[in-house]
Order: sequence, then structure tokens, then C-alpha cells
Amino acid sequence: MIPLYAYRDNTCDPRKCTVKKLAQRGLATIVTSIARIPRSTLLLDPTAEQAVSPADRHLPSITALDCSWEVLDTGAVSSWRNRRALPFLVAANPVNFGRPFRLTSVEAMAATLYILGEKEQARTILTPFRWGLRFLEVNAEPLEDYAQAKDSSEVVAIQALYM
Ligand SMILES: C[S@@+](CC[C@H](N)C(=O)[O-])C[C@H]1O[C@@H](n2cnc3c(N)ncnc32)[C@H](O)[C@@H]1O
Repeated sequence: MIPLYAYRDNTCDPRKCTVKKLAQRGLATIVTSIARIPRSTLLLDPTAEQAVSPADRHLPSITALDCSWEVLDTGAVSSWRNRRALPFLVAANPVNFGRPFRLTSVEAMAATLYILGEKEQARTILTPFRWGLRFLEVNAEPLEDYAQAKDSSEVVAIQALYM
């Protein structure tokens, strides 16, 4: 099991917040200051240049930046070494259903777990959400292909086949 963290700045609607639900079930840890995010973590940042790939299996944890998309500002973490973006995947949550790249925090963490080979943990964290396992169904093919890739460049090459 890979430890999951979420940095929350309280800018998104707490009733719809996916990481709050995970934290309530002991499946993720919420931190409220950037200083408390472990520096060695795989940091999920949609603006990162490097894609998540199986070559990241050695990283000890995964962290999402759980804030509203409208205020997402990754300036404070732009120098962090292990920032990663997810390759082409479509959202299954009701707010952004069918939209590529704009995933909820739980979808982003589940996709990362899947690509790193932690498929059971990916299913476990999606299960509390009505639409959760649908995310794995609609992205089944690309997720399987990304999980077979060697590194970030291979993931990016595979992504081109789906876009
Ligand atoms: C902007 S927040 C929105 C959270 C949403 N309100 C919720 O309750 O889940 C989503 C976070 O998930 C991660 N994420 C989503 N899509 C991503 C992508 N394509 N690449 C990397 N990280 C992504 C990032 O950490 C991003 O900041």
C-alpha cells in the first residue's frame, strides 16, 4: 500500500470534496500546509512536464493538491523534483464527466496507483464513490497500456494513440 496525502486549502466545496471522504475512511491523510507535504512524494501537478509512469514505483507516497480548479496555483511547488502530470484519461465524476485531464483528486490518485501497479488500492479508494469504479471502466485500455510502459517517454508516446 502506498501512503496517500492531500494538501487542502479549503477552496473547494467541502460537500463535494473527494479527499475528505477518503480521510474519513482512513484512506488518505489531509495536510493543510505545503510545508507538511513530504518532499519525496510523487506530487500530482497537472502542469508538470513529466508524466506518471511505472518508473515512479520507488517514490514513497502520492500527494494531490486538493483545491478548486479556479485557484489551482502550483507556483509554490514548481521547484519540487517529483512533480508529475497524468497522461490522457477521462473523468468519470459527475462534475466533469467525459472531460480529459480534469480529474478529481481521488481519480488522479487512483490512476497513479494503477499505473504504479497498485491496482487493488486503486479500486479500494474509488469504491466509496457512486461513480468511482466507473473511472476504471471508462479508462481501462489506456490505464492498462500506461501500466505496461517503461518510463514517462513511453507513457507520452502511448497517450498520443488515445488523443
Ligand atoms: C484541482 S483539484 C480538484 C479537487 C476536487 N474538487 C475533488 O474534490 O477531488 C484536483 C487535483 O487532482 C490532481 N489531478 C487532477 N487531474 C490531474 C492531472 N491530469 N494530472 C495530474 N494531477 C491531476 C491534482 O493534484 C489536482 O490539483
